[in-house]
Amino acid sequence: MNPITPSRATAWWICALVAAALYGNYYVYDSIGPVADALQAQRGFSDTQVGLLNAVYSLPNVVLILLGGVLVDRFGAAKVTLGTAGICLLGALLTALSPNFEGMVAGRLLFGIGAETFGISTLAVLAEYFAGSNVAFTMGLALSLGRLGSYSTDMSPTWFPHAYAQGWQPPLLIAAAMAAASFAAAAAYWWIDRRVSAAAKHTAEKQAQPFVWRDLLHFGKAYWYLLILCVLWYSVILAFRSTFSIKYFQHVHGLDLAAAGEMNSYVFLAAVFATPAFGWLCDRVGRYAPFLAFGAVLLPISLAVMALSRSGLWVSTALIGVSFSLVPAVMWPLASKVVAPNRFGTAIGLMWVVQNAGIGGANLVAGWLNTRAGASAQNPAGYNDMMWFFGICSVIGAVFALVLWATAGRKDQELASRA
Ligand SMILES: C[C@H](NC(=O)[C@@H](N)CCCCN)C(=O)O
Repeated sequence: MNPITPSRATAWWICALVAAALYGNYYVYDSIGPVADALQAQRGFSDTQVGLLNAVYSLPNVVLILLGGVLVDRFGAAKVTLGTAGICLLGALLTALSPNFEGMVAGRLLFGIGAETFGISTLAVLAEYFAGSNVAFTMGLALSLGRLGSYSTDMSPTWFPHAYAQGWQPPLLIAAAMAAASFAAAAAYWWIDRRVSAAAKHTAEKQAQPFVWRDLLHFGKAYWYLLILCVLWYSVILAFRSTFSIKYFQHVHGLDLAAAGEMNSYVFLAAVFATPAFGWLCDRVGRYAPFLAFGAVLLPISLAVMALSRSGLWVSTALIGVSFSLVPAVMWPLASKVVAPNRFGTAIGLMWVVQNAGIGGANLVAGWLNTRAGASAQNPAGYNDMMWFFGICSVIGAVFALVLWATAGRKDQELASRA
């Protein structure tokens, strides 16, 4: 990844195309949840089988995503974005058209292999085109379209009732159509990027970079603090919000399923608007680490409010909403500032290897703690151990965010890196 300087209009076109590609990609990522019930009723899938359709997304990436990051540095973001968008499309088609469970698993596996590397390459595109300014704003914008994709999947039963009335397959064909749109946006970006590279005679600079194994772990301290925060923060937020929060709201706070789901979805909806706004703010003031630390500290506070107060669900949801918008809006632009441009892909790949393992591990630990304590509507106190576990992880993550701020994110350091 090398910073490049096309016209502003071209750079904004690239940003729009990358954001559109992410919308389709995140739509497909979340597309199993709304058809889970239909898959069980119509195809006889068990809970474990449905769970596996999502688990196979993460499992290979505990190893493969590092290779993906290296590929981005070696071959450039444009080729990798196009190639992985193609793999995601094949995966989405295989999932929707497979006559049997094994075929669907293969489809989700293929999608997972493509999607995480696609995520890295889209961040690399924006770091490349907006290195001088607006990097946090454009990454925030692209992520906000991604969150809108996730929100759209949750709303798809309301938006496409006829498709859902016909069974499990039409909704997955809609997801495949989203993957096709994502591929088309990636292809348009690749085509523009080729013209930009040719015009700017950057071809030689963007040719394959040799990969040196011994450089793999050679990053500064700031990068490692960021990696630890990434693992702990995403493990808590994704394991809690995507797996256990709805059940927790029902059993501990007495909400019904619809109200619990709605409460959960506000966090994603808030992120659609707040993520680019926070990114814009960071770019304007030229400060990143203090915002990151603030967002990271809000997570344990919101968990404490949620666990300790029976009536504070709105307050804790709002605090998590701010954290969920602020931390990603700052983390990825900051990563692009603390590592060399030609090692950005490898750096994010390494972060996501540990992140994928952390998210998987946090899901297992939280599930085990709930089972061990017999957590249920009749025994809401059984969720206490899980909340302690998430609370401790989020406090450690916040401590590393504060250490990052204190050691590498002071005003003079950040303003110097801006110049
Ligand atoms: C940019 C960041 N993405 C990740 O951390 C991915 N490893 C996992 C994304 C899963 C949903 N597609 C984010 O989305 O904040």
